[in-house]
Amino acid sequence: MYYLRQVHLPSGSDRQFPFSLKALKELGTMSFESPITVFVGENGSGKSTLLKALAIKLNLPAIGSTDLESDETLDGVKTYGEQIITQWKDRAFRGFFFQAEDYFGFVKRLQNMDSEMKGDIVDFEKRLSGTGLKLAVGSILGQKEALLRKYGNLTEVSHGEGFLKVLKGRLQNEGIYLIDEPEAALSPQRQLALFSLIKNLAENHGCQFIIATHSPILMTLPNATIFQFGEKIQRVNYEDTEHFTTLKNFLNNPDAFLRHL
Ligand SMILES: Nc1ncnc2c1ncn2[C@@H]1O[C@H](COP(=O)(O)OP(=O)(O)OP(=O)(O)O)[C@@H](O)[C@H]1O
Repeated sequence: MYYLRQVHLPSGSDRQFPFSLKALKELGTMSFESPITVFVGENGSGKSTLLKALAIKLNLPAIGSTDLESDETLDGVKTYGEQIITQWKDRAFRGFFFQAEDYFGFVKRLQNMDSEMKGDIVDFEKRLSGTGLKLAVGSILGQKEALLRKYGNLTEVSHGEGFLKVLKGRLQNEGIYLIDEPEAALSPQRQLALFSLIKNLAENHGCQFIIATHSPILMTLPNATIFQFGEKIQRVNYEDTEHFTTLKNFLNNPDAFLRHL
């Protein structure tokens, strides 16, 4: 089961961002024919731009310290996103947009929540006593424990370890998830762990994923529809992506590449 079936994308003057990007100039319709869609392509080809525009259109919350709506750097993308027309099979009511770099914003957000909760306890201790104090403090400690159970202590783990914990903590059944370059934080082993998490949620728990990635591992997610961004956006098999062929040729014969550098 997957939800977003098609998007009709706006067109406009190529002097204006994001229509100035070749891939997004006149895209027309993009169909999502499987629960996993992967965007691949060269740096600057427009993958993140389209992912953010979709997140804006779908009204998905961003994991991180800034919401997409209040991010002033996204004004051009917002206008574009708002003009997208969506076609759903069933409307998903949960989901998020997550970029690898937003992880630190998310940790900061948790730290701020923790400080606020500590402040609340100090405040309760000044104002309350007896059963009232016990109940109020108990409720705050319950919230702190729930966060700790869900994410662990993210200040004591590496970027990659924490990133995977946050994803595991936030992904739920029957959601739509837009994720930008998750591999940025992850070793090949952890990319495989993420691969297995996404595969399970897509195959067995009704989730839909749209992922922008440079990771040949994530491109091989089973039955993923891969769109390669370039002069235009084309559907490709993972064996035909530039990432896969370049990495494969390089690993087969590094010396041949290094001679030309
Ligand atoms: N607000 C903006 N105004 C004008 N140009 C922008 C704006 N935001 C991004 N761009 C340009 O749009 C192009 C596409 O950026 P985008 O982040 O979508 O690329 P990408 O395919 O995700 O690249 P990467 O793989 O490096 O993340 C870049 O050249 C970037 O400089």
